[in-house]
Amino acid sequence: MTEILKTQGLSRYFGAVTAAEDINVTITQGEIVGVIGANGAGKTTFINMVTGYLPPSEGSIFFDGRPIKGLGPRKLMREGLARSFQIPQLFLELPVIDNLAIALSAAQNDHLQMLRPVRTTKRLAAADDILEQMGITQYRDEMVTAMPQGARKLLDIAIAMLGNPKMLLLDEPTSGVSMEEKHALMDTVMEIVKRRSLTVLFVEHDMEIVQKYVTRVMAFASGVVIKDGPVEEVLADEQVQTLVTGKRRHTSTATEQGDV
Ligand SMILES: Nc1ncnc2c1ncn2[C@@H]1O[C@H](COP(=O)(O)OP(=O)(O)OP(=O)(O)O)[C@@H](O)[C@H]1O
Repeated sequence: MTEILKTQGLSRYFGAVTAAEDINVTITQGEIVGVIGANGAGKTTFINMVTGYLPPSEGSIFFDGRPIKGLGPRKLMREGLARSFQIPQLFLELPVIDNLAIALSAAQNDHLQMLRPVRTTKRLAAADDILEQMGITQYRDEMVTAMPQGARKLLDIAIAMLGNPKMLLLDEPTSGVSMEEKHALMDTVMEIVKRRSLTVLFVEHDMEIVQKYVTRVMAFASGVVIKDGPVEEVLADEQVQTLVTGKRRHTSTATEQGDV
């Protein structure tokens, strides 16, 4: 199995706050990994450090066998490491097609890009292709504001996929999306992921989604990975049920009530 992402002793402190501490993880090519944890557990901090948005306080990160600590998001995107955001980072008042064309232009690191037209034939072709794969072609010439939340999430993920990445880190791809839309959104994304043999790590609060789409789970609590392993094993773990999924808390409350 080829290793694609490895972190060693990865930590981030904000003054007295430990946002992430001593994270040691190795992910192999093609793995679909779920990241779970209560609010403030350190999930986004971890993704931000790996994707170059936040410098770590300590530790190392290797992508595809090379050290990447200190490299910025654009450079990492060109290396094949892409991400989406909890709140999609889109130009709301621009048409969908221009959001994609601008992202492509920015990724090409052209220093004179501001002076050149953004809509080139090549970029439009790539943008149309990913819109079709994502099933959101009907919004091509609409402003982003005209898109429902699920379609905006798909657009944000489409932007991450534009550069043909090797690995995708998705921060809460289904947050803010209705229950009915969640599974359709994940089906669309996962179909592309499987077709392209991508490695994916995604943050998720919905355990139904986690069980359905991942094989491995990393559970965070107070900045630390408390459990990392096969999905059934992690979700059945007592500490995970107490600190992350709340299952054990609810069970004991029900038992206590039953006892009374
Ligand atoms: N820029 C920052 N400055 C100070 N503290 C921060 C900063 N970013 C994150 N933190 C703190 O670090 C901790 C981890 O935050 P993080 O956003 O990584 O959690 P999370 O698991 O992604 O939470 P959520 O599920 O709510 O998105 C929290 O206590 C948070 O308040």
